Parts: sequence; C-alpha cells; structure tokens
Amino acid sequence: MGLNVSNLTIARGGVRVLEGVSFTLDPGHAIVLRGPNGIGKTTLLRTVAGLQPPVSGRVETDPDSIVYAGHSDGIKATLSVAENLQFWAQVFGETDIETAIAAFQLERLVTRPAGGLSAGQKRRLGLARLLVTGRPVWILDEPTVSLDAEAVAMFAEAVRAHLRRGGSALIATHIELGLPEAYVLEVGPYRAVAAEVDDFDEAFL
Ligand SMILES: Nc1ncnc2c1ncn2[C@@H]1O[C@H](COP(=O)(O)OP(=O)(O)OP(=O)(O)O)[C@@H](O)[C@H]1O
Repeated sequence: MGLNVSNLTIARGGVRVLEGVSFTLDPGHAIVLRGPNGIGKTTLLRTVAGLQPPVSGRVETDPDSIVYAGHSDGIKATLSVAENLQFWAQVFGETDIETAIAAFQLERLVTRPAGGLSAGQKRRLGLARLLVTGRPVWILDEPTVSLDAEAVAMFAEAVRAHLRRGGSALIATHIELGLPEAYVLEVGPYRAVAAEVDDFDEAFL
C-alpha cells in the first residue's frame, strides 16, 4: 500500500502555501521532504495524512494504512513506557511491543513513567509507537528532533527495516538521516506564486 498525490494545492490559515505537488510513494520506498522553514512541509504532511482537506488536487491512499507522527509525541505521562506501547498496540489491534522496544533500545526504561523521560527518550518512545501500529505508511514530521546521533541511527535502521517489510515513509526533516535510499523531494519549487487569501478581510487582521 502506498500513496499517490496529484496536483495538490494546500493552504494554511486561508493562505495557499504550496501548489501543484505530485508524487507517488510506493511500498518499500521512502521520500524525504526538504525545504526552508515555513514553506509548507507540515501542512503538506497533514493534508496527505487526511488531517486537513486540500484546496484542490487528490490524495489517493487507504486512510487505514497511514500513521502520522507530528510534533507532539502523544505520550501518556502517567503510564509506563511498556503501558504506553501496550495502549497503542491495542488501539491498532496489535499485540507485539517487543520489536518496538528493541528497535529503540527502550529495554531499561520499560517500567519508567513516560512523563519522567528525557526529551530524547520521549521521542524514542513516540517513534517506537509507529512500530506497534502495524500500519504500512508512516508520515513523519521532524521525527529526529531531540535525538542524539545514536538515536538518529536507530531511527534510520527502523525505517530501513520497515521498508524491507514493504512499508513506506514520507518524512519531513532538516537533518541528514543516513537514509541514502530515500528519494529527496524539494518542495521549494512548489511555493504558491500568488499566496491567495481566501478571505480578503483576513489579510488585514
Ligand atoms: N494560522 C495560520 N495562519 C496563517 N498562516 C499560518 C498559520 N499557521 C501557519 N501559517 C504559515 O503557513 C506556512 C506553512 O507552515 P508549515 O508549518 O507547513 O511550514 P514548514 O515547512 O513545516 O515549516 P518548518 O520547517 O518551520 O517546520 C508558514 O509560513 C506559517 O507561518
């Protein structure tokens, strides 16, 4: 299961940010989105994940194939690391949390309340959550924020294993992930030319 995006125009706060974006994400492949701050990468990811509607164009995919991980980790602070993963596994009808624990080296943290983890440990838990969903299409916004070099390498290996299983990934990042097999999509050329405001008055507020 992959994604097909055709001629997509997207807006944020009534302002068009990107237009005419087209790409295909096939099973077993990863695409890295690049572009300067504020160009519209988050907006594009949210639109592709079905969290907001496009202005025009199409996103073809099975919505049940997608898992989106944005800036907030979605971690339950009072639950332990293992309980967080069990919770998410249950939500997605899965049972295996051991693969996720091993992939992000969380073994020594499993009984710790998630609220007490460091920023990087929380991020590792947030990423481990992807593995317990069993979903094939990962849509990730800045997944490596707060991660040290070792954890970035863990993440890259988790993505690689996911691709080997026939999964796919669409990732917005400013850093070098160490995933040379990923296709890099520069979104700069898709910047909306006339950043049209849908509601005229809004432009002056
Ligand atoms: N409520 C809003 N009203 C108007 N513009 C907004 C609103 N929210 C965000 N924007 C603008 O929309 C544009 C696209 O934002 P987006 O978060 O998609 O960019 P990005 O490429 O992900 O940036 P970064 O690399 O900094 O994460 C930005 O210029 C931002 O300032």
